[in-house]
Amino acid sequence: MAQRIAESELILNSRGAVYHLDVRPEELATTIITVGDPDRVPTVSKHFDRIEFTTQHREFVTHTGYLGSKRISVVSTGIGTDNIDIVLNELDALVNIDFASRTIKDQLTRLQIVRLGTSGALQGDIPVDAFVVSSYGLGLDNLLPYYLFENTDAEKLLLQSFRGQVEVSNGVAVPYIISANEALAARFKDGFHTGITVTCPGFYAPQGRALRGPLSHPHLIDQLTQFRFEQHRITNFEMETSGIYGLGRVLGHETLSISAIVANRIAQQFSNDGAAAVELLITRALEVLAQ
Ligand SMILES: O=P(O)(O)O[C@H]1O[C@H](CO)[C@@H](O)[C@H]1O
Ligand SMILES: O=c1cc[nH]c(=O)[nH]1
Repeated sequence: MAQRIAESELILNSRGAVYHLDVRPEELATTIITVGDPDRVPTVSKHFDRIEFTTQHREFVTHTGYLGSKRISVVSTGIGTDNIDIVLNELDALVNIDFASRTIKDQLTRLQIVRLGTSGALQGDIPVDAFVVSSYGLGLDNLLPYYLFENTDAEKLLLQSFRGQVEVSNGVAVPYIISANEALAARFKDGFHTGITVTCPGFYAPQGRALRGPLSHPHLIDQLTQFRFEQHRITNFEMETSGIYGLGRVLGHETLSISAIVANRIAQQFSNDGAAAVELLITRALEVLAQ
């Protein structure tokens, strides 16, 4: 008999919704857009032809609706891969665990999860307001090492090369790498840069920003910018992609992360209108996803 998942492990609230997201299975679409900023959820769903469900619990806002005949949910994750751990596990539970019997379903559902976020560019030729599709998520954040997962041979070679070229002290991070879903990435080519995205466990020192706190890794940005392996280079960094790709691998979902570049760390520029860049990214991404 299938193993029952205890009340302490899969937590459901009084309306039978999953603990943090406050969403019930029938309220979620299988195509999901994740955004970091809760205020970005209506910026996406305003393009829907019909919105059938909205909710908010903490930083997790969910809107589900239709774009033409395509049912889409947009979910805010907040910042960081600790939140991605919550969101990806709860999205997966919503489709792959039977809430009544608290058992894993025999037939698993593969979600399509696309992050539309913001990011800092690490190459001089990727200007602010450009869009980057993450070919790989390279995690310096330590979420995925808590899970059992398998790397492809290509990922192992990339990671080995990264370890040789970028110094991350022992005890600071255990770098890991997971690729995007290739079929999903192939749909976003025209007008999009592509490259490895590094996911950091913070916005300041973990992304080489020194305001008042001194940096333990002052060469991080240079080393990330200069990294090369075969045709690969690191294009940008942000705070969620590796967790999304990693848990997508662990749980069997198709994942893709696309960023609007709001900062260029080489040119030391910040976008004059990041909101407009994000708005344009949303419009372009919805055009593709609606097809
Ligand atoms: O704009 P979002 O999607 O939140 O993404 C980026 O912006 C936040 C930092 O400002 C981090 O979450 C980072 O990943
Ligand atoms: O530089 C940036 C810009 C957006 N988000 C990040 O995480 N870093």
